[in-house]
Amino acid sequence: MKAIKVTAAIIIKNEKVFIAQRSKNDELSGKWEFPGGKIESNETAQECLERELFEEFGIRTKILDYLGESIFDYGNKLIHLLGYFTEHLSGDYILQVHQNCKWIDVNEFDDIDWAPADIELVKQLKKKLTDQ
Ligand SMILES: Nc1nc2c([nH]c(=O)n2[C@H]2C[C@H](O)[C@@H](COP(=O)(O)OP(=O)(O)OP(=O)(O)O)O2)c(=O)[nH]1
Repeated sequence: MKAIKVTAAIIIKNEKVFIAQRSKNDELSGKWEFPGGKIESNETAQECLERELFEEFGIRTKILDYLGESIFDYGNKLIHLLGYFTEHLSGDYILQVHQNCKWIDVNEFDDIDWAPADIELVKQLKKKLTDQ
C-alpha cells in the first residue's frame, strides 16, 4: 500500500495549541487533528499546508520548523503525517469543513480523542514542549 502524504500544522498561541475536530460525515468523524491535508502532486508540504489552512479556516500562515512524522495504517489506507510548526499571520479562524476547534494546553493532550495517526505526533510534540 502506498502511503498518502498528509501535512499537519502545529499553531501555538499563548502556549496553547490549535486543534480541529473532523466533521460529522467524515470517516474519522469526531476525532481531533492538527489541521492540514493531502499533499497534491506538484506542491511542497509547505505549499500544501498554506493552501489547506486558507481553504479550511481562511487564515494566512507561514510554515516554520518541521516537527516530525507519524506513519499509521488505517487498514484501508496508510497515512504518512508530516507535522510542521506554523505561524498564524492573518485572518480569523472560520470553520469551513471542521465541526469544532479549540486551543489546548499540553497538559490536556492526553484527554483528547485524537485521530489515530496523530497519537505518535502528539507524543513528539509533548516531548518537545515539555523538554525545553
Ligand atoms: N489534515 C489532517 N489529516 C489527518 C490527520 N490525522 C489523520 O489521520 N489524518 C488523515 C485523515 C484523512 O484520511 C487524511 C487527510 O485527509 P483530509 O480530508 O484532511 O485532506 P484533504 O482536505 O486533502 O482531503 P480531500 O478533500 O481530498 O478528501 O489524513 C491530521 O492531523 N490532519
